[in-house]
Amino acid sequence: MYDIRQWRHVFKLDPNKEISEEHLERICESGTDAVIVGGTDGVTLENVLELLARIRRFQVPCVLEISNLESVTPGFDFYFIPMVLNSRDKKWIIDLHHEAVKQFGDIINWDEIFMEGYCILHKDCKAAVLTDANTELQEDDVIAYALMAEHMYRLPIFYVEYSGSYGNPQLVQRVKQVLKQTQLFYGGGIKTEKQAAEMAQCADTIVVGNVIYEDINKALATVKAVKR
Ligand SMILES: CC(C)=CCC/C(C)=C/CC/C(C)=C/CC/C(C)=C/CC/C(C)=C/CC/C(C)=C/CC/C(C)=C/COP(=O)(O)OP(=O)(O)O
Ligand SMILES: O=P(O)(O)OC[C@@H](O)CO
Ligand SMILES: [Mg+2]
Repeated sequence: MYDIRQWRHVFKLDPNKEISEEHLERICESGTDAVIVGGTDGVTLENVLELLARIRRFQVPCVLEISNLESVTPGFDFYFIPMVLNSRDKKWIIDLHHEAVKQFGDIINWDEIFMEGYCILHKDCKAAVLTDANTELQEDDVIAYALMAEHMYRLPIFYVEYSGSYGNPQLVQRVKQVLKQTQLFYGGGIKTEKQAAEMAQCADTIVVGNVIYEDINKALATVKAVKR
């Protein structure tokens, strides 16, 4: 399914983590809508290429979520480009993007690119620390970022990120209520069917990451919870 607006469930695979052939096959054949390759640290051209080649044995759509310039790799179906709206450092909002477009501008297929407006809310997650995100936000701050994403920047995706910790479904629901065009992704701490079903009721698309490496059966159960 190559229309990202239809995606309800995606897995995020970290190129910096080991996954066996058996587990990778189960993830790719799980019925999930897509696999995103992405992580905060240790992402290299080598480990991204290797994971892409392994995922390409299956039919699932495959996205690279770009976390650094060194690991931009051809051959993905789509490229998701994070901009961290609540970063205190404009490097993570515009500067790296400017540098990347200077470097790749003439070969970018713009139809394959989707900008993600991230709002990172778990203060201890790696992405929050790296980007110096201001995670001390009230509900109205998050809603304001969502409205900016949709109406000022016209971003295709607004991503509520709690990586490593399960977030607040009421907050995600409120964000959903204000978004009309921009697709709402939720990711962070989903480990059970119940959590997957709950967040899938609030967001357009849920992202399941770390539990893949902790308990493959629990990870796979999140697909069923959403697709039921
Ligand atoms: C040659 C070729 C194929 C060209 C293609 C053209 C193309 C796509 C060019 C790129 C254009 C472009 C504008 C690129 C942007 C470059 C860039 C570096 C942008 C900055 C991205 C950014 C803000 C990164 C910060 C970190 C972040 C938000 C990462 C997202 C992933 C994330 C939150 C992971 C969760 O963390 P995790 O690692 O899982 O944490 P734990 O280990 O704690 O779980
Ligand atoms: O790894 P978890 O906590 O499942 O979060 C998923 C994703 O939002 C990370 O960017
Ligand atoms: Mg992770």
